[in-house]
Amino acid sequence: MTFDRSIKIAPSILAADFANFGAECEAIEAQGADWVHVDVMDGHFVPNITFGPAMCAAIRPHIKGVMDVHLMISPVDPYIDAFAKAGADVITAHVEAGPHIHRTLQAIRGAGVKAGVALNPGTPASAVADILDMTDLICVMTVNPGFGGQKFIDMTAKIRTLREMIGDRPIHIEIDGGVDPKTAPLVAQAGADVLVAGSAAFKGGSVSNPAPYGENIRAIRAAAEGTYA
Ligand SMILES: O=C(CO)[C@H](O)[C@H](O)COP(=O)(O)O
Ligand SMILES: [Fe+2]
Repeated sequence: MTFDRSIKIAPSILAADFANFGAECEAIEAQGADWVHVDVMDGHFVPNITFGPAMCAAIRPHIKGVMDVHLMISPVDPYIDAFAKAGADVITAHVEAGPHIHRTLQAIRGAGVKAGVALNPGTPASAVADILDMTDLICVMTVNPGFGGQKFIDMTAKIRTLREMIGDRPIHIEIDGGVDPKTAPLVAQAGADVLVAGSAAFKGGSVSNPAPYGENIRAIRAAAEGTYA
């Protein structure tokens, strides 16, 4: 995985057909997805349950590019090796998920995986000030985590603060929740480079009719790139 700050669209398979994940990953990549975002929820850290490392391992052969695993689980540390072995390229843990985010990021990097840290809407940018050198990606949640299809919460001030804090470090800023062609320019202009999109990416398509996936991804990318600073 090489670092660059170009806009990357990361469709979340939370909005895909749960009976058809392998084919959905192939279809969304063929339609222009840069990364595939995988939302892992435990029914404890967030009020919803999705899937675990076995599912990630099963879809890995169906993803050519980056498998971006967003862990909405607590605790995190006992499961890092399992998600690394499942083939994750990025593992993101929430700063709110436990008292030892520094140890968690060390363990993720120690497993040979890029280390991401996610911030809920109520958590300030300052929460990552002392772990920037341990971090490859900061995920700014623009919804309260747990469900797809929620309304975008404006976090542009936080994104700008993070961009300034990051300086020239090779750290991605990822935005997760309610990203669509209307909200994408706001977050891109503020300094985000990875845009997760669930409902807005998968809207109107299916594995047997994947063309809408391509139209959706192109619309989000064009909106973001139009104003990307
Ligand atoms: O982490 C998430 C929710 O907790 C999802 O990645 C996110 O909500 C994407 O879905 P949508 O684009 O439909 O909001
Ligand atoms: Fe997510």
